[in-house]
Amino acid sequence: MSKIVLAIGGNAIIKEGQKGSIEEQQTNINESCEPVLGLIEQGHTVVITHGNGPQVGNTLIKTKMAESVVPAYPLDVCDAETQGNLGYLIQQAFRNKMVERNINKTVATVVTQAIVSKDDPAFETPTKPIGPFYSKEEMEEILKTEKLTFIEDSGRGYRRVVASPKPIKIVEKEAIEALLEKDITVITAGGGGIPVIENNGMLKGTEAVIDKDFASALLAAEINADYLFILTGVEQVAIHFGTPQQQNLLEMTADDALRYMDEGHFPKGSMGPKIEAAVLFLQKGGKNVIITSIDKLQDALQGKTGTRIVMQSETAVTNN
Ligand SMILES: Nc1ncnc2c1ncn2[C@@H]1O[C@H](COP(=O)(O)OP(=O)(O)O)[C@@H](O)[C@H]1O
Ligand SMILES: NC(=O)OP(=O)(O)O
Repeated sequence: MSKIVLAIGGNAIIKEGQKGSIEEQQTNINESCEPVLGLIEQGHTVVITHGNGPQVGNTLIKTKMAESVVPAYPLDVCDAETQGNLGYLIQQAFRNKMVERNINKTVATVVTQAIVSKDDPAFETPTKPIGPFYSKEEMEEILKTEKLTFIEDSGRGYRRVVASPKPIKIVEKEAIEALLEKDITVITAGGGGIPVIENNGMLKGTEAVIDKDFASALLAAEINADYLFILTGVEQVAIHFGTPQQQNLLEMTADDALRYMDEGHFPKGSMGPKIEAAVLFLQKGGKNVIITSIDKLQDALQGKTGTRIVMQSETAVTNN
């Protein structure tokens, strides 16, 4: 049986057009549980990671609006809040479904810190979209009173962006491994982990949002996972995405992926980090990376859909 890291996008938990009520998030999480439970029933060891882009942006809005009444929290603490909040919702949803299906397993969320470098150039150039999608007019209205940076996000509207340094080390790795050894289903590295800077062995939070795909790739490599699944809003990665020339890809090599990236097929705030994370996992010795939507998980595992990214294509290997 395989050890599988499943990274679930924050946009799968608050979908486009939704405001992000707890009921909406619970419904989306419940839907996400089903295919994952299938893997657990098949005997695979599953580690769930998740994004927090929409959620942490919403938390920042709340904290900003309440500033005159209660102190605002820094972004790392908002990351921690969303990790706890989403971990709770996911853990409860899985536990309830397991009870319904007579699966006798424990699910636990690990509050996870990820070490980043204070010198990461990402602190100078924000790229990570968070919070709601705005129209151009709404964005311009916000910019009249707040000094924020926005980008256009894959044809879905404008979003605020914040710094997104690369994770270097998952601090709680040993705790995660200990839980897996006890056959506990682990939810970890939520929102990419809480970004912390290490100085003489001491950790301190820093204001950023780590990309959960990078954190998931790092974690998957560090715990020797057999598979890294990056689950998002599309069934397959495409070139010429969103144009009449769109071409969905069933498989691509790491070299192809990097070339397509250079050609601009994978935007920085959305598909780009997923592709880079997939390549990172392969470079660290990982074998199987699949990008797909959660409902296609089982089909993708069987190679029927999704986009599999490999170090070298099977054909190339055979021909050598
Ligand atoms: N080349 C591409 N192929 C497929 N999807 C793409 C591509 N470029 C951009 N996208 C968009 O990127 C989205 C995934 O990014 P995002 O929603 O930020 O991820 P997450 O699911 O982690 O929240 C897809 O749902 C799709 O709308
Ligand atoms: N932190 C993070 O990567 O969140 P999303 O997956 O929601 O963008």
